Amino acid sequence: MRTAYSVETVRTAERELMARLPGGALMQRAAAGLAAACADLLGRVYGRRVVLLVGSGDNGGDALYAGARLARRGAGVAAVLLAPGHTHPGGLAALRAAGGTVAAPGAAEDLIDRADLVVDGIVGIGGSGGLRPGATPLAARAAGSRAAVVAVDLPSGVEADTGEVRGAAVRADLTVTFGTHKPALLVDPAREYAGTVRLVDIGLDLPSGAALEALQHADVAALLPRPAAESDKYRRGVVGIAAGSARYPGAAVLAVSGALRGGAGAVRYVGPAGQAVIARFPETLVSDRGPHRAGRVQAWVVGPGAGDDADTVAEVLAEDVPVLIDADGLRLADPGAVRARTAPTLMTPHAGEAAALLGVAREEVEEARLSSVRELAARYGATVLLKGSTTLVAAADGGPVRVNPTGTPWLATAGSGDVLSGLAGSLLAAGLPALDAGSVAAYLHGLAGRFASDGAPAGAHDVAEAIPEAWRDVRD
Ligand SMILES: NC(=O)C1=CN([C@@H]2O[C@H](COP(=O)(O)OP(=O)(O)OC[C@H]3O[C@@H](n4cnc5c(N)ncnc54)[C@H](O)[C@@H]3O)[C@@H](O)[C@H]2O)[C@@H](O)CC1
Ligand SMILES: [K+]
Repeated sequence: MRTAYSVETVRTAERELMARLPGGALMQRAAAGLAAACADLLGRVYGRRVVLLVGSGDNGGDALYAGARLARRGAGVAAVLLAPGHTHPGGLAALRAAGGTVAAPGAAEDLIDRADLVVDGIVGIGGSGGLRPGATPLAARAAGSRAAVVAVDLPSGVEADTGEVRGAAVRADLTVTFGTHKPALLVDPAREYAGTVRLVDIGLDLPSGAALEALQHADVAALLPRPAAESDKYRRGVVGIAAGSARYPGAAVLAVSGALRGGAGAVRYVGPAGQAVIARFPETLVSDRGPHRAGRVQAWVVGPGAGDDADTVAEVLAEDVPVLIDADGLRLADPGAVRARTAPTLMTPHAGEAAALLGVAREEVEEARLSSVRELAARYGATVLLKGSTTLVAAADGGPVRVNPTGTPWLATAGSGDVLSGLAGSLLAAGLPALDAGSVAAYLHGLAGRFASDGAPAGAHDVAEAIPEAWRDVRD
């Protein structure tokens, strides 16, 4: 499991560790890891040109000490001091002692243009707001130059705890982060500024309460439902799909296609698209008698392509089994009825649907994905999966938010969400708790999207067909 911790938790862990170590030891560990990463990126250090962008705090100190290490290996290192007079004194002395220089006022742009590497030590976890006006043109110059850009701890200008970007920020090719990931390195939009992320262990002891968790193959493998020898279809779980309409029969077919590959023993379809569903998937149990009288299910999916069928949504919400609400269902569901449920509820909005539920503009959700998903989960007393390039899953009672690392932009295709809702519903029916069902589904779905597209456009049905391959890839 990959985890990310809040700045407050990192600060506490750093204080505890620093109290046990000689002064400056932590910064030396950070600088050593940073210098090693820079050297790897450069290939050869001797004779390379390195520019350090140095802010007023310890983030700049890391850059200066790492610059000193590179200078000792023969790089030409120049520091651009953004807050002269507030520069880390030990770091500056170390750089000078190693043969590094301080850039003359006005020389920064030229140095950046000729550099092989620019190290962003402007601001780290002590930062807030976007880049200050003095730093903005330098960051832009670095982005436009041929130099590789390495961010120290975080790309300067992003909000460490939220992943928000409230102004100009550095765009890095590589971010070297210390002790633990910070939320901004895993959540969009900040994640896109970080480039590749390399974690340097500095010996921090972190508590169990991470802000974010990202499942990896082994975590997902441990959560996948496995039929036991004595399983029959009912013990493996039956998932009910109440989706599709005369206008949108495809949504029903796609939700069923995801559900059939999600581990439930059977898929029951209820709605007006039974003919289309059975034609494509003859193994589906089709009923036109409404959710209450459809027969036993262990979890429901309601909403994909539902049009304006509010009655079916209300009927499903009244069932005392886990319910996944997606697409039209999110609009049609009575918030009071959702909050009143005692069985688990999983809501799966994209940013636009989440914005409508929160009563804000779509951009506000896209800019503040982490706080939006937490807010929705708290408001509805439900687990909420916010779809996007980094899909987030938050439980109603707080706790770590799951962030999905497998997404691909190719998944932004019509019907892809219907496949995801069927898959997650199937995992709910197989007995996974809502947070696990949502995050495992997002993981498999992302992987399936990668396999299906393999660098080329793919349709939602291709994604569904690639789910077994994703499942095998995770399990093996
Ligand atoms: N605390 C520790 O034990 C360690 C800290 N390390 C480094 O220290 C960093 C944190 O250092 P600091 O607490 O000194 O904080 P920073 O260096 O992140 O920021 C320092 C100062 O920058 C100013 N600032 C805030 N927002 C800004 C912005 N948007 N643009 C420009 N300036 C801004 C503020 O005055 C702030 O106090 C970490 O990110 C990491 O790089 C590492 O050396 C590892 C050990
Ligand atoms: K930085």
